[in-house]
Amino acid sequence: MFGKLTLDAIPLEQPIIVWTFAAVAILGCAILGLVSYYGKWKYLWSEWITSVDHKKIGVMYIIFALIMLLRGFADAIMMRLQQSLASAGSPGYLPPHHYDQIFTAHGTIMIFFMATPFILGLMNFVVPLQIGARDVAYPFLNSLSFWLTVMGGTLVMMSLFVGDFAAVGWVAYPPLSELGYSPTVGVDYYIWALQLSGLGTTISGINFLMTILKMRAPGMTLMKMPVFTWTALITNILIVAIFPVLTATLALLTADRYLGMHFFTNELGGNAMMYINLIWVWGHPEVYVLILPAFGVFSEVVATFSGKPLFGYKSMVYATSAIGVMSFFVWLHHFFTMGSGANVNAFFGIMTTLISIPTGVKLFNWLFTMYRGRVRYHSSMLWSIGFMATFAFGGMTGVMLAIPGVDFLVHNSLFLVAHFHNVIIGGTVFGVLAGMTFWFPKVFGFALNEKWGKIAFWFWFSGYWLAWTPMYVLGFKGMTRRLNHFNQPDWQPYLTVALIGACLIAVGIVAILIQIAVSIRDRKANADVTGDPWGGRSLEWSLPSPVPFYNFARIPTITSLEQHWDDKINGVTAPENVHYEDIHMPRNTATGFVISVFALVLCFSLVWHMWIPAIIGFVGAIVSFIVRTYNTDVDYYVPAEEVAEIESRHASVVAGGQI
Ligand code: HEA
Ligand code: HEM
Ligand SMILES: [Cu+2]
Repeated sequence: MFGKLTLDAIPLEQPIIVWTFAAVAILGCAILGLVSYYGKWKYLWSEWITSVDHKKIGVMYIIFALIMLLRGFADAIMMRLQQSLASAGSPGYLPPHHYDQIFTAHGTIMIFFMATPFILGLMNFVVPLQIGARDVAYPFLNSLSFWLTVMGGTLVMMSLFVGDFAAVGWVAYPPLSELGYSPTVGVDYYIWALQLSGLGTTISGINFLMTILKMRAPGMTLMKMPVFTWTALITNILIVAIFPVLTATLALLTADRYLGMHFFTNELGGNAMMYINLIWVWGHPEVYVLILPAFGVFSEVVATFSGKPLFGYKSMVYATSAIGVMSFFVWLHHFFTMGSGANVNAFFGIMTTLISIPTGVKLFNWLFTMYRGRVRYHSSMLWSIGFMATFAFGGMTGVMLAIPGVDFLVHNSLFLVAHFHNVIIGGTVFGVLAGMTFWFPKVFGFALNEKWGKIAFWFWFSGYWLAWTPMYVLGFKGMTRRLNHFNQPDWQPYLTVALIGACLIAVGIVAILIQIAVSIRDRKANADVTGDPWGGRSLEWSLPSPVPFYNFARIPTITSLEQHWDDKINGVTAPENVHYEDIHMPRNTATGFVISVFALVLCFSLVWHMWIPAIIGFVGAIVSFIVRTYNTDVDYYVPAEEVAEIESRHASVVAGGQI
């Protein structure tokens, strides 16, 4: 019944984990207690957990991503501390096996459970509003995607307290990830957590592809779509193309580990290089999944806060598409050193460097948008300008790595680690934080506190440079990645500076939490009454803040690229005595949540080889799905009178200038 699971799986001998468990348990009990005390269970269940509203799902994705950022960052600071202690013969405070799990968990969590969900959350909230839709194409699947992702994250969190996590790096190369070298359940946790979230992301990709292609308001041709939606479109094409590859690759690794197959071992005709090719066929485009929507956010923010239309809309669209296409032809730059030969390396090296052209086009477009604009230094604009400076640097170091000869010297060194943190923190993280600040009033009806926003930015920005510039130097000095301890005293000062930088980032993270708390406290003073607090240009700013649950009382007809802006300039106002019609809406359902819980049971059981619970989880998930297909009560109509009432209430609020 319990397979490999015994009481020994709980790492009681490791005080750090026991203390963490105690802290998580206390925090968990406190949250559960508070929800019960305020009698909010029903509200949570019916308004959030079972919700199929894309806006609420977007908010939940972002809350989940912020929580996982805390976990991922806790891992990061532990690594920074270890490396700054463990030199000149000192072993530091983390044993190697524990340290290996930490960098694997950090990379996995940050990519799969922080950055990707944050991006998906923003797309969820913004895309339907920008294209004039009432929801996504498949609202129920949207809820399923979200909960599958959460369950994947839950599985990683469970591995902290029951068993161990993978100690093989975030891309789990064989033969190290094969049973022979990783006999514990760590890699199995990794596999099943990624399968859950990968499935969620694939479904979400299909959903958004369909939404953008099929649900745009009348008149909104592809070339009239806002740039954020364009980046979302290309991103979702990438997702649909690559995530099945990840699923298949992990399935093959599973076959090796569970069924004794030899896909990736040297015995019986297997080949580890096949895994490495496959994982990067997924992995390289994945980094563009993380950056393209951030580019979309910057485009919206820079245009809005420069008070000008985006410079070079068309070139922005072509550049995004070009990056999307090119991202499929560069994966081999992750293993130039693994013997492909000079010609193959040259091809992939050249393809990689070519990506800097469309990226450069984008960067100059943002600069030209700001040029002679009336730039307002709102905190979302600070994140954007900080991004331009930081990302240009990180992109350039990427181009250095793209030259095979150079890569032979710095591959798998801290130079590489500095490159990708440079583009991921300076690009993706700054991007999602800019997006969160920008669209926050649209979500909640009040703006985020500016003072704390600016404090957060400056700590993140300076912390970033302090934490990662020394890494470039260390890379050149020959320090490799994933080192638990070392005997090279002259590396020590750099690592101390890096630790200070990470501490500044910690302050930046705390500042964001304070910013959210202060803004909630001052929500009346910061209320956004008009629905258009920044002088926005795209369709979502024509709606009230917070957006009514049906989004658009009447679906707009689009005649120009910046319809909302043009309407404002031309003095077009909402007609009086509009005729509303009943609105067709999807009904909330618990099925997405229930299926995901069964899927979690299934995957946890598979990790521990507990076959009976695994069968229960599997059958439960399938049966829930089948039951759902028999449910015909999946939608309802909002009566026209109710719509009229909600809209007139909003109109009087705008006229009165208060809530
Ligand atoms: C958000 C994520 C992200 C982004 C956007 C990028 C962008 C780029 N990356 Fe990076 N990369 C990663 C995340 C990312 N990368 C990760 C996670 C890894 C490591 C994984 C691991 O091993 O664990 C990695 C590893 C990695 C390698 C492998 C190195 C090795 O293993 O040894 C290489 C090699 O070519 C590379 C290159 C590039 C290039 C050329 C770009 C380009 O897209 C950058 C283009 C941008 C610019 C160049 C700046 C702006 C342009 C201008 C101002 C115009 C003028 C410039 C020129 C003409 C040069 N990256
Ligand atoms: C916020 C501050 C961050 C700090 C201080 C930090 C720190 C670190 C450190 C110390 C390592 C190990 C380096 C080594 O191999 O020696 C690492 C690895 C890594 N980080 Fe971060 N990180 C941060 C944010 C992020 C973010 C936001 C992401 C992605 C979205 C990310 C993704 C990764 C990945 C993929 C690895 C590689 C893991 C591996 O080697 O398998 N990090 N980070
Ligand atoms: Cu790459």
